[in-house]
Amino acid sequence: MLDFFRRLYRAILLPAFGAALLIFTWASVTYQVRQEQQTARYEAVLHSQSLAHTLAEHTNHLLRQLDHATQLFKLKYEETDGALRLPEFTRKNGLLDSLLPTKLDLPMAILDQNGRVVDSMNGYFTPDQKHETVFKNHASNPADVSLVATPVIDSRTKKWQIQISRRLNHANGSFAGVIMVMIDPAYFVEDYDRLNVDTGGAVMLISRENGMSAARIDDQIIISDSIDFRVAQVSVPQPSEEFLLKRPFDAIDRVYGYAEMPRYLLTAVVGNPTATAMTRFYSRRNMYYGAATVASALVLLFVYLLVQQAHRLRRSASMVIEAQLMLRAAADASLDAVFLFKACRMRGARREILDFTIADLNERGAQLMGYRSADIKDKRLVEVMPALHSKGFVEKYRHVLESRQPLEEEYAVDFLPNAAVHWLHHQIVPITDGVAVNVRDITSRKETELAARKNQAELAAVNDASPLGLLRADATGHCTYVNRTFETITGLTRDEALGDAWMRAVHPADRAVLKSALNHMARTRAPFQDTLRCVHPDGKIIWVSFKIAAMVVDGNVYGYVGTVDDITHIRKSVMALRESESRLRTIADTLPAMVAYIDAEQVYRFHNVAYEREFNRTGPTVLGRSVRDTMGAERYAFLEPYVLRALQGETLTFEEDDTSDTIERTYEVVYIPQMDEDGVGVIGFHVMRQDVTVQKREKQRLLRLSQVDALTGLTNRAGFLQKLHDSMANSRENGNLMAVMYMDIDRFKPVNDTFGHAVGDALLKAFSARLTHTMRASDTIARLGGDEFTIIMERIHRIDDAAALAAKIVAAMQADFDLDGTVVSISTSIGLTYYRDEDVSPAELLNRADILLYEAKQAGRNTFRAGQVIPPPASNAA
Ligand SMILES: Nc1nc2c(ncn2[C@@H]2O[C@H](COP(=O)(O)OP(=O)(O)OP(=O)(O)O)[C@@H](O)[C@H]2O)c(=O)[nH]1
Repeated sequence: MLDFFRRLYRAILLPAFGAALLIFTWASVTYQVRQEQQTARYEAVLHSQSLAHTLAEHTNHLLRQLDHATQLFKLKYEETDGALRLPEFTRKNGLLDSLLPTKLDLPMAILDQNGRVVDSMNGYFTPDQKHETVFKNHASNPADVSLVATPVIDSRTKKWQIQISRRLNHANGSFAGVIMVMIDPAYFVEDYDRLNVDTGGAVMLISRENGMSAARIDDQIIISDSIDFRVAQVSVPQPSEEFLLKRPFDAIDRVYGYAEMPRYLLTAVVGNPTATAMTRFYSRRNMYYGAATVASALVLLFVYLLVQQAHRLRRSASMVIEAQLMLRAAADASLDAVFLFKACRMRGARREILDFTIADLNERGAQLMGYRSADIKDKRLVEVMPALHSKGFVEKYRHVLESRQPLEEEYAVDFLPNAAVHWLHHQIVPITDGVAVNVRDITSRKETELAARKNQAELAAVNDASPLGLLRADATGHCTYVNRTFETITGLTRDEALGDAWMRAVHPADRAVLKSALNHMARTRAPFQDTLRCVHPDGKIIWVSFKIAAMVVDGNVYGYVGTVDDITHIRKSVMALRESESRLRTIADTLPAMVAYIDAEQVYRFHNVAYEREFNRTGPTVLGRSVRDTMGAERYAFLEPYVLRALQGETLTFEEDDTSDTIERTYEVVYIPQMDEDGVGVIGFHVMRQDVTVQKREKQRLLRLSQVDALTGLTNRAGFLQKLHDSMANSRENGNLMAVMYMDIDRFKPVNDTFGHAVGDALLKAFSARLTHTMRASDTIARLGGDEFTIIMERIHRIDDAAALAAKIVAAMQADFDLDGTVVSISTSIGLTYYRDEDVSPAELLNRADILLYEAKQAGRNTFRAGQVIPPPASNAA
């Protein structure tokens, strides 16, 4: 409510002041105008009165002259004893001319003592006037006085006439008659010009008796038998009287003045047109009103400007308040601590600054100091945080305030209550008798910067430690950075390399390569890699591999990064390697064997011509293809286990049969793994593949030879032992029962001794043949040596089958042998042993059979002895 009235007061104060000023101005002007109007009217009335007096004097004069004329007539009349007549009296240069101008042609008449008109001129008179009051008065009154009659309207001329009459006497003094002179009052008012009346002015004579009037307005004569008027008393500025017509003649308003003529009962009235009479006043009034209008306009303008100004001021004030509130809000919402410090000065002339008072602060600022803002507002810094004094901050505030130069700096702190804050940034700005301080916690940023600097230093160290030369260039190709390795490789110092000079390091013949690389980069923005030569200042040629990539942001290249690698040694090594490779390839190509190298991905990386020939035979090119693709699914299924073993690091040799041709061929394949540099991982394997078909056949032949007894054609001891080993393994694997017989020819020595060694040999052959016929084809018959034979019987279904066969052999050998005419009779002894899933070696098993043979020999020969059969395991039995 109070605010409403305050606003209302502010809103209407200036307009009210302006209105009051206007009212006062206009009231003053109106009052002044009114005063001047009254004065002007008064003066106009006086002027009219003056003219009226002039008119009255003129009229009085004429009427007196008329009176004198009647007196003169009376005198001459009575001197002539009544003989004087009017023509004589009014003749030119006569008596009347001496008094009145002849031109008046005044109506005149002479009445005798009976009231009859005896002479008249210039007008009509009633012939008998003895009953007229005037006549009676003269007849009855001998006094020589003139009588002025009340104006009357001449019935004939319709003119207003003033009649002056005088008694005529005889010589004896008796009544002789009356001289009468009539005058038209219009004559008085006709003398209009003499009055100096304004145009439109009115000159009037009014009869006080009957209200008749004669008036002249300009050239117009107005006769009225009645006129209604009144006299107003005017008291301002001085007492006066104004003549006012109740019914004006015309529309012209006039200021009238009047003068009474009591003797003739007439009133002279002169009226000047108000417009003329008040001209000066009107002019002054217009001037006043004009001035007032101008003043009003000025006042209005002034008030308007003041209102505007006030509005602007209020708005400015409002904006200032709003700005203050916003600043306050901004300060409160600020992430920074904001303080306003006011100076505390020493009393005295010097007014030295001793301390600062916290005039204002936001909550963040209070938190920074470890308080709430309300607790420390208006307190001095020395009370709140003495460290600001001891650490020199107050001195800085003082300096900023006195120098009026803002100060901005970053600094480390260790005195704040919040120990986590290590770094602050403050900005000190001078204000009126104080400073505004904005403080920001930049600990995080500083730590980030420190980390960034560390990273930068680390990066610089990494760059310098990099085996690669590094170069950075801007978008125009100007070099902005090179590392130490770049200096080493190119032979240029960093200062020499910056800008465009780094191009000097490139061999002149290879600069085109570099330019084409840069053009390629600019066009495609794809990384570019190539090799070129650098020339050291001493002329040494360095081969480098360089790679350039564009730094692209938002589709625009803002620079390039390049790496330079000294590949001089590598190049030499590569050249040497290539030479070595070439030699190796030549050697490999001259080898009949197929040589290849397969990597860990099972892809062919190398093969010799023989390999090529082998696979060209089947069509596809090998290099770069996988083993599976090259070999086909079927062959790969066979090879895969070997390939995987080789990739596990195993060196292995195996045979591969190739049945794709009409002739079955056998290849010996050797896989030799290639270990990586650390000797742990396998990065591939070498393949040596050679056709061993011929060798295998020969080998088989030799093998066969090595396992056959030359005399009997039976399997020899080596073959027997191999077979026994394989059979035992097969028995163990399948759970089959097998038997081994060990037999010896009884008393063979005497045969040799009796018939010779040749017969002995023949017996051995015949014994073998009989034995072979006795046994199954699946049984293996061997001659261990001398007269000792063994038989391996596999997959025996019944135990008795082996014993029965042993008996059969014993029986079969009892028959004589006819050896080309030499009949020999022998017998044989047999040791029979069984085997099934035992942990027994072949030699041991054979030893068992030998023991049983020995038992058979001991039993008298020509018989056999069988061992025990070990029952099958419980699980198997079941
Ligand atoms: N003709 C011939 N005799 C051989 C051959 N190898 C070994 N002998 C002889 O065969 C004889 C084997 O005799 P033994 O088995 O020891 O004796 P044995 O006379 O058969 O007596 P028992 O076996 O006890 O009945 C020896 O006299 C050898 O010299 C050979 O290849 N040919």
